[in-house]
Amino acid sequence: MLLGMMSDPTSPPPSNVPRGLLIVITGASGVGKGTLREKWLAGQDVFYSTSWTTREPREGEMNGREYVFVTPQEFLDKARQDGFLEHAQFVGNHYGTPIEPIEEALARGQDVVLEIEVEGAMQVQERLGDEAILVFIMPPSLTELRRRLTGRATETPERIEKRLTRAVGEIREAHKFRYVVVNDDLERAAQEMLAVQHAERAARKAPEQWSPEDHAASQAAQRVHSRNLSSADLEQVVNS
Ligand SMILES: Nc1ncnc2c1ncn2[C@@H]1O[C@H](COP(=O)(O)OP(=O)(O)OP(=O)(O)O)[C@@H](O)[C@H]1O
Ligand SMILES: Nc1nc2c(ncn2[C@@H]2O[C@H](COP(=O)(O)O)[C@@H](O)[C@H]2O)c(=O)[nH]1
Repeated sequence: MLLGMMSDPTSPPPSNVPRGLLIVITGASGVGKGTLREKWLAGQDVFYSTSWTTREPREGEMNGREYVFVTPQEFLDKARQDGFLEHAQFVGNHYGTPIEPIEEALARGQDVVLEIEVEGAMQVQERLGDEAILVFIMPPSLTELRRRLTGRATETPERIEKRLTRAVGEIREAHKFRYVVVNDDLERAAQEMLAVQHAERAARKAPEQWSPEDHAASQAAQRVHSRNLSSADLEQVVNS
């Protein structure tokens, strides 16, 4: 059970299905979290959490698909009712992860993926501890991050600057998350995400039951463990 408050005496007893993994990808706006997620999860039956937000829909975005678009009042009402696993403000808008669908998916054995900004990811980490697998997605440089945000052409120049200012602080927090994947080469980054997912599933088994693939994934995941990152590495990204 994710959270004690979700228990319901009328619900059926828990089955023997092993719980899904809860994987949270976080990182600066424009680093490519969404693009990477689509490549990494292609063909997988994973539950992707649709967030609530108070920001205006962009052209082509559909209510209930990219986000549930709500008014500030609706958002605050849900927050007051403890309806979010986490929620945060980001450059003038609220964003939050509804809790119920996540608990349901994990209980039926489905892996769950959240794609959220850094403050919310830290809330998930504090609330769930080791149950949450946190992956920070790192840009190759701040210059490349600016290029991606500008190239996506969804924000005004002023909003791009605000997102970049926030990105500097976010990148400096990268060492607090379990894994750090650099999204320079999309294909390689997607392979690293698959290795993390495979390794975390293997970690639930006794080592003597590991297959050669489990060992290989575990070694690949160790290479992107955050302990391999120095503060000099982080400064290099924000200054480049
Ligand atoms: N490895 C990559 N190399 C080059 N461009 C990339 C790479 N990954 C993503 N991009 C591009 O960067 C831009 C931003 O990507 P994306 O929208 O996926 O970022 P995001 O982190 O999900 O942003 P937000 O947090 O604002 O939702 C897109 O135009 C995308 O095509
Ligand atoms: N803390 C949360 N952050 C979220 C959530 N859903 C999305 N996000 C992140 O917000 C920023 C801005 O998103 P955009 O769609 O306006 O570009 C980005 O980093 C998203 O990943 C959430 O539920 N909680």
